[in-house]
Amino acid sequence: MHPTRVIGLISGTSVDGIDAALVDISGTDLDLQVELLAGETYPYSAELRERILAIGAGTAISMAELAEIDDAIALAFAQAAQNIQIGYQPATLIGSHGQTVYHRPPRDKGLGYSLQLGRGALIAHVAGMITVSNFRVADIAIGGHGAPLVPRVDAYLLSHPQEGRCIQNIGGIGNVAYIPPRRDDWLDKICGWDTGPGNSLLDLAVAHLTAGAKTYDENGNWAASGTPCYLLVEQWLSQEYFHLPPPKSTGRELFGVAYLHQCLQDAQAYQLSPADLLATLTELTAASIVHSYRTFLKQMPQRVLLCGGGSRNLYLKQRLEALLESVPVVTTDEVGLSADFKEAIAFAVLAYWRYSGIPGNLPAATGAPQAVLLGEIHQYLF
Ligand SMILES: Nc1ncnc2c1ncn2[C@@H]1O[C@H](COP(=O)(O)OP(=O)(O)OP(=O)(O)O)[C@@H](O)[C@H]1O
Ligand SMILES: CC(=O)N[C@H]1[C@@H]2OC[C@@H](O2)[C@@H](O)[C@@H]1O[C@H](C)C(=O)O
Repeated sequence: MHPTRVIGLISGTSVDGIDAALVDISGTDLDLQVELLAGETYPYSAELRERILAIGAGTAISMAELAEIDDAIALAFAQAAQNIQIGYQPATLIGSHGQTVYHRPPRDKGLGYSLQLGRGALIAHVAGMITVSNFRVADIAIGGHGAPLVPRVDAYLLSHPQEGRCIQNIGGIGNVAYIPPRRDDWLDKICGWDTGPGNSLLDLAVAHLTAGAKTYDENGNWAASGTPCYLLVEQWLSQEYFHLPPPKSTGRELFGVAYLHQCLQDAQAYQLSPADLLATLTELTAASIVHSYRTFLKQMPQRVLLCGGGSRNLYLKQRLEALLESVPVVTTDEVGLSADFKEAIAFAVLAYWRYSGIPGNLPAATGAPQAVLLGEIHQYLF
């Protein structure tokens, strides 16, 4: 059978631009194979990024403005889909995650709420291609968090016959999938959750310290020149989120601007230099990840595979290695799956599963009572 050519699109919680992946997919689960033909990040215009960050941070807008920004994002996604195919035989399907602007996990018996903008109908219409979007709503509708959704894809692409692995994404927010060695009832033992802040607080702190001149700490060089304040890290780790048992999800609603302001206030007592502050925030990301493994996993992984932009932060990687003691930490690139485009690839796979009638969520990661078909299919008619 010929592989299916699919485009995966996502803009994550860092709101740094649209990650697009053009992939050939064959097989379905244990035989699932994905070949990345092209991967590219298309930055948002500065104006669109500002508007997205503002509404994510709670700025009020009218319904007309909501419709306008929804369509502006969809047009940028459709453009990314068109650009990624240049020089290749065209794809037949798009899987578009869209742009998360609000995420509220389920509470008590109430359903969660997660809003991704960039409507699939407009992407299908402009790109002239069947588009699957709104992946989180079906899981949320049955009581799940609707996140993280990538763990089932991780399971089929990154499992190992003998090795238990943690696949750790460090985007704006961090999330993990634990994949046991591929034997016996391994599928039933996979789990996953959002670990907490990835780069979100670091990026906000860098922008604050440089009055907006820089948006992130390249390779972690600035943080590496400072010293973490372990007392503060310990204080911050006592926060409720880090102690909630999985399944759990979070977003910039919690680990965003207000959270950073609280961190800055707490840091005043220790008179930290900018470099010490960044080292301390980097330590929070690393320590919260490792603390969650030690607290919620029955056994530590034998290897950690990093992906997402935070996998490029060498100081953060070093701190993870130190805190994990003897567990090796590598990037997914080193086992043949692009660390930069894994999330975009995952949404191509999720669209392909939806189109083939295969469920996409992993109940142990989202908390949903069962696996369901994810995503709404938008046809294009003219
Ligand atoms: N060379 C680098 N050094 C340090 N940090 C980096 C580097 N490259 C990227 N990053 C960090 O990675 C972030 C982007 O990561 P990524 O694109 O994975 O996030 P995202 O997909 O938006 O988030 P999420 O996975 O939460 O949805 C940047 O904002 C920056 O903080
Ligand atoms: C609501 C939302 O967009 N959540 C993102 C976010 O970014 C990382 C983490 O929090 C993860 O749960 C999720 O994204 C990935 C793609 C996921 O669903 O697996």
